[in-house]
Amino acid sequence: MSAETVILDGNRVADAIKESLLSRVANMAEKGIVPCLATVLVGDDPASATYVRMKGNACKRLGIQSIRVVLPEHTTTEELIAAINKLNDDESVHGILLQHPVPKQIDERAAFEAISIDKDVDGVTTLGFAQNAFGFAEFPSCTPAAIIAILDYYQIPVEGKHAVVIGRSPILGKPVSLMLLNKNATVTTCHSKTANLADIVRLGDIVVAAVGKPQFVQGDWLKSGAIVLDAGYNPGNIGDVDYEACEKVASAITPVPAGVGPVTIATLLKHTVDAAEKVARK
Ligand SMILES: Nc1nc2c(c(=O)[nH]1)N[C@@H](CN(C=O)c1ccc(C(=O)N[C@@H](CCC(=O)O)C(=O)O)cc1)CN2
Repeated sequence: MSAETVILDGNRVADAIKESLLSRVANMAEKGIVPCLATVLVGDDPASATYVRMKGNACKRLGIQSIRVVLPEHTTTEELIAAINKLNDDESVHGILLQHPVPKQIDERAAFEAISIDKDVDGVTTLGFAQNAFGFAEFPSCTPAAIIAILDYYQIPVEGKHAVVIGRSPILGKPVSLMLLNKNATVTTCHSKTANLADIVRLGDIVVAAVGKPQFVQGDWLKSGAIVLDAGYNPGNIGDVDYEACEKVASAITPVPAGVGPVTIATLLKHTVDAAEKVARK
């Protein structure tokens, strides 16, 4: 590790976010309101089951209620939408999270669209995405918002910087590209058809890896001193970045685990509390 490389500690950022929620949850409890997150898990993917369990446990530690809806692998789109509609109609539920990915037979987009905008704490609906694009989303997607929270926490300047985002998924690469653009970065979004990927990544002052391929980003793809944010969550807790090689070149880098992941969960809790407070104000 070069002496100057800052390890961007996601647990520290997550703890700060969760700490800020304690008094807000307590204030609502005095009024008899308990923020409530409903997670919906479809199928048998063990990693997804782990992430949903982690979200439920994080809620519990903060005094947020969580409802876990688990549907079988063979669930149809219609059955999933019916389950989501039930949660939309349940006044005790403030936020709904449909765990991605869902089994192949399901139209994931249609299921995401079924989530009521007031409860879309994961920023997955078209309206939520569009609000994020214009820079006024109440609930931007949690992993992109976590990446921005890490940059903010460590006071890393974004304005005027060249941010290279590798990946264009609807809940990660695209929204984080827009969020960086809204912070006045010059943004290049790369994807599977991008030519000369390494040359483009080398232009990045900030590099966001959101590609879903373990240890994909190589150290010699980076400009010296680049800020590297690894949003990968591959099996075995392996990120999208070759960490050992990249930390030698980067000026700051998120590890996996303990980087973007814990901040994603803290952000989800924050959005759930925001949604509950909004209902309480009505
Ligand atoms: N609807 C959504 N689905 C998915 C999202 C999402 O934001 N919304 N993101 C990913 C996975 N994910 C949350 O669901 C997620 C992955 C990893 C972590 C995390 O904290 N990982 C830990 C290590 C895990 C462990 O100890 O086993 C870490 O990085 O320190 C949080 C959230 C896919 N689906």
